[in-house]
Amino acid sequence: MTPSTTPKASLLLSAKNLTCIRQDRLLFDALSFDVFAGDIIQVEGPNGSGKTSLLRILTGLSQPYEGQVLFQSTATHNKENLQAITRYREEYQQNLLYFGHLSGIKGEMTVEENLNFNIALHGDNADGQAQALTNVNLMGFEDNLASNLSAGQHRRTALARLYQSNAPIWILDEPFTAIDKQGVSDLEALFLAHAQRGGCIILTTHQDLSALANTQLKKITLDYSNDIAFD
Ligand SMILES: Nc1ncnc2c1ncn2[C@@H]1O[C@H](COP(=O)(O)OP(=O)(O)OP(=O)(O)O)[C@@H](O)[C@H]1O
Repeated sequence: MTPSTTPKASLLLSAKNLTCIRQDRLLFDALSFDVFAGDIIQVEGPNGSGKTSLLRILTGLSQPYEGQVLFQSTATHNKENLQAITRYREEYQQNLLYFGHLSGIKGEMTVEENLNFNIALHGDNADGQAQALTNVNLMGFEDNLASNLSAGQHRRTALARLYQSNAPIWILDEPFTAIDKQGVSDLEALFLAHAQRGGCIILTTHQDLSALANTQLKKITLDYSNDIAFD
């Protein structure tokens, strides 16, 4: 009898010995971890502990004091081809969706124009803006100027990008801010679906991700004492 084997998930991203210093304060030191297809990783820690700094390093928007971030590149035909994100910047950006504190939504444009703009800029998903509008529950608001939306509706307009993207690596800074209970559970369902189709998510949130607890939810904890836990 042949022993059954579980196929090994592919490695999408690898952080190697990341050290981050801000204003003479060591936020984290020699932080290493791997992110596989199907992983959902929650970065947690108190305010100011370095969560956003870590996410920005993972996107390539800022540089670590030491260490590097590698991703699975298809630039050569090797099966395992981890490359520095700084080396194949353009290819990495095509694999990445970053949702930061700034929404990227233009107040002087309508909801529909913003969604179309997203598609033109990043987008790729055949379902297009009509489906994204339904997914974020903004039907009927498509002609509203974004500047006239409530904080939650504004955030939902920004979050439509998640439904419009085919990028495998999602890095999301506080995606649940201003989102109501139904919206939170819709997002959790979206995260699960993304992980199940082989993507990965690295996010910060102070939200208890109870709906994701039985999945491949992992946690990276940063704290002021510079003791860094990864489990
Ligand atoms: N570009 C920068 N220049 C100087 N200091 C910075 C910079 N970015 C962040 N910091 C400092 O680094 C520390 C960590 O900031 P960061 O935003 O990463 O924390 P955080 O854990 O995401 O916080 P929060 O939970 O409040 O969002 C803070 O003390 C902040 O002032």
